[in-house]
Amino acid sequence: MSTENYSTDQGNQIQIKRVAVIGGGSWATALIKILTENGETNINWWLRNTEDISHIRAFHSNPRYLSSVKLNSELVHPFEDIKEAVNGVDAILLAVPAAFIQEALSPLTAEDFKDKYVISSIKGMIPEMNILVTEYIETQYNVPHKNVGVIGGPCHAEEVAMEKQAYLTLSSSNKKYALELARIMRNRYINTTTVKDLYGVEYCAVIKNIIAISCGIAHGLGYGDNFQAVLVSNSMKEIRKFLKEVYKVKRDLTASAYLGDLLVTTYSQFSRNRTFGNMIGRGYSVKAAQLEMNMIAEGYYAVKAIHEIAKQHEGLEMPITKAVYHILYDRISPIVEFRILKEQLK
Ligand SMILES: NC(=O)C1=CN([C@@H]2O[C@H](COP(=O)(O)OP(=O)(O)OC[C@H]3O[C@@H](n4cnc5c(N)ncnc54)[C@H](OP(=O)(O)O)[C@@H]3O)[C@@H](O)[C@H]2O)C=CC1
Ligand SMILES: O=C(CO)COP(=O)(O)O
Repeated sequence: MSTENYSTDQGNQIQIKRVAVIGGGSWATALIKILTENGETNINWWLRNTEDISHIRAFHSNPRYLSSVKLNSELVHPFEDIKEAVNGVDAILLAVPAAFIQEALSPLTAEDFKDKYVISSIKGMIPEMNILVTEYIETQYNVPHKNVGVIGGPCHAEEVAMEKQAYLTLSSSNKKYALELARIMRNRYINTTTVKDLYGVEYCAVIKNIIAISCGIAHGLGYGDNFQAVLVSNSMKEIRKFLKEVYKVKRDLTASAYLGDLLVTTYSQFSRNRTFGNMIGRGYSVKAAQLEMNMIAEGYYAVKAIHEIAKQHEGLEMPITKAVYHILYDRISPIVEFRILKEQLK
């Protein structure tokens, strides 16, 4: 299987006109802004917080996440009931952190997903099961692989709110579906591209969050930019080894969906994973860092899953992932772990 981009000359018969967005956080809000810029895509928006729903109905903005974003009231319809929200839509877009997606979707059955497309914008793993979100959707809700897609690429919600130029990568094994997603998400400030490597894009997005935590820890411990550059270069090798072992297809890891996403998350002031790591490096406990952050750092959950998957593959060494795991789950001092890690970097 190769992962070169789909060409745009394919006849495009799939039409996504109504999307159910599941999740009420910053990425859900940013994606709704992107999807409604074309003035055509209708959104059924499910959020769990009923006070937020009332606020959105009255003031057309999300009170707790990206509150500066003005929502198009003609296209955006908030729902309290998730079953009603997915009723009659063409596609279901998932934007709840992976640790909570099973609970969020629990009222739904395979029937609710029948004949619908699914898009995951989640950059995390299903805890305990240690599987990707799209694998979970395929097996739990009988959604055919060809009906599943992911949104990848370096793109922080905060910069979408400011309409700063960004690039998204839409990935699906179904080229017509990927192209339709790319079409409905493209606008004045969002450029879109497509690749076939669905699971590869998803795995890479998961691992880069772990790397961003390691960069935050390094910064919190007082390491400088020279060290971080080496940490990030070494992390590319770690990602390459993991993907070669777990999901081997031809791919260009220097593309935006892989290297670009790694770079933005390890360097951006907006990265939740880096911010979380920085607090850990400065001596916060995991609980204290999570409480202080108003948002979720997916890498905290992902590191356990990736570390456990790596252990099942003989010879698959992932020193950065291992160090972050030891710090977050075994409570080994970051100073000690980084002393060991720095000897393993080249
Ligand atoms: N933010 C970004 O720039 C980007 C984020 N992503 C990915 O998008 C996904 C969502 O992240 P993001 O929106 O940023 O996260 P946030 O931390 O901004 O928001 C999390 C949202 O999930 C909701 N939530 C928490 N627990 C549950 C639950 N049990 N059931 C239903 N909803 C729940 C929260 O609700 P409440 O507020 O009521 O607690 C909140 O609305 C993550 O996988 C992230 O990696 C991907 C690319 C960019
Ligand atoms: O994936 C992201 C940007 O592409 C968001 O990363 P953070 O969750 O670390 O903010």
